[in-house]
Amino acid sequence: MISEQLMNKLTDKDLLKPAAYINGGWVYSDKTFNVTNPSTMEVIATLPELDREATQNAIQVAESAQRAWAIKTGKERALVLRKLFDLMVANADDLATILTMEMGKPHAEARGEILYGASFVEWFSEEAKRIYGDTIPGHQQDIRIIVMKQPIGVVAAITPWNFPNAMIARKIAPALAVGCAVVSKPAAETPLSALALAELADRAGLPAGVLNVITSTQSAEIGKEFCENDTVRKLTFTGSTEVGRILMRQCSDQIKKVSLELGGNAPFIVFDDADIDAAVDGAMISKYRNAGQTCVCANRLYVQSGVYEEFAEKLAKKVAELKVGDGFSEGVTTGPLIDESALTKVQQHIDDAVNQGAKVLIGGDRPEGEGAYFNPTILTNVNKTMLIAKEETFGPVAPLFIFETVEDVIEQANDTEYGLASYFYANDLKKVWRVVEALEYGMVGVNSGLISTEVAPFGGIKQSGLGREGSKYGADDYLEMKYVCLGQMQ
Ligand SMILES: NC(=O)C1=CN([C@@H]2O[C@H](COP(=O)(O)OP(=O)(O)OC[C@H]3O[C@@H](n4cnc5c(N)ncnc54)[C@H](OP(=O)(O)O)[C@@H]3O)[C@@H](O)[C@H]2O)C=CC1
Ligand SMILES: O=C(O)CCCC(=O)O
Repeated sequence: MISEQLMNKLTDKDLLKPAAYINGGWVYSDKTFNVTNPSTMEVIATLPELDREATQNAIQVAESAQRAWAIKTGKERALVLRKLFDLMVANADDLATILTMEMGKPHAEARGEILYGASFVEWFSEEAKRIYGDTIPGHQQDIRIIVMKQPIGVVAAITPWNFPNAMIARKIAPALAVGCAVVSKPAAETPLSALALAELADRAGLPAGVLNVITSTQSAEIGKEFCENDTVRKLTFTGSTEVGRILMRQCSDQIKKVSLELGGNAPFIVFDDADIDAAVDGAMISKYRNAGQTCVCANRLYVQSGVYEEFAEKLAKKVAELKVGDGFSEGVTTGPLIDESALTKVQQHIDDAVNQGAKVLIGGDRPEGEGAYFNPTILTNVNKTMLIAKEETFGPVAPLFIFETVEDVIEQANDTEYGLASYFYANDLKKVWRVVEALEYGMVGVNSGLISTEVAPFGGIKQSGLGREGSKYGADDYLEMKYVCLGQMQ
């Protein structure tokens, strides 16, 4: 079932079917689960609850489809992906509507996510023709050395609810471009965006079985099948570090390749010499985008003592302008959190900080009424013993720490097991390079609060993950390298 309310909002009603997508067809089941709109808590779809056996079947289908897909030329695959990109852009409004309904982010932001997701499809449609190998001068006169790159095979992809379109697009685009087939399992909270993408891939001419979407709430069981089935040659995952650890452990028996894009605890540093207005703008986008539910969201804001008051005051002014509400309402900037447990975590972080002496500058509570909403919040007087300093909050809370010296802030910023994104604002060039080199993170935004783009390598170090998505490096995660030692022919 897809709710009438959702269907009525779509221009193209064929974009959604209440089914999983396997072998180019729609698969139904008597067993089902519900998908809920977090803004209203209403059920918007009922989808098939697929199990491990169905997943096994999808993997088998993907295996034979992959062989035929891999022998196509790069240009042939490129044309299909280009068509998919065009369809995503042409259907951006409908795709955004589906996304807002299942996840809650404001429609304009959801549209931005669709275009962001599409940008990976465009990028890798171009890269499909450029999977270059190498020649290496031989180590003997009669030897030539060639390095070729080949698709890894069947890829399993597990994606989260916070970017229901872009995270799956960012994985399938490089995989399909280089000749892999994909079996994907989107988060049970937000499977509709993945299904709509599958429908568009179908329309773009992607052969049956090359992309499959499993719908299910049995993520642990399906994850096990992905890890234990030896036809799956690679697992790519975006989600929590906790689940990433389980998956990596499960993949170790088969030494299966893994790409993991996991949690973050991003520091956002404002030095005395920064342009404070620019830093406030950067903090707004980095912290409050997607209601703070982004792995690259600023989680700890360190402000140097000379500008602390000014920064806090200016940030509070901007935060007061945010409008919380249903993602379809005019002027709304901040949608709901994904569910009750997300609200509980945010409240727990605030309560723990306040109990240890933090002050609520703005927000700190939920607005009245239905829906998983939380008011955008700023905490001052925060210190490193608080929960909020150590864990990813994944909500619209900005804790402001005060610091005195460069050494001190670098030490605090690096004092975490995470290493995904980091940000700082400063103008002194010597300091800029020093801090860039010292931050133990996969990504550093300097005087910029928004670092995500398909042209740059997205990914983390330490316990934030393995591998990179996007950019000229992004295809590598889906390729195997083969070295050919070519001796003399008779
Ligand atoms: N790096 C990131 O972008 C994200 C980070 N997070 C962090 O994780 C916290 C918890 O969020 P949550 O949604 O629970 O994140 P999870 O890591 O639990 O979920 C992410 C994805 O993994 C699936 N999954 C969950 N458990 C397993 C398993 N044992 N085997 C295979 N797949 C599994 C989920 O499926 P299903 O939902 O169907 O169970 C979902 O598709 C957040 O508060 C945030 O801190 C969360 C999401 C994204
Ligand atoms: O939270 C995530 O896992 C995805 C980050 C979105 C982005 O690419 O900016």
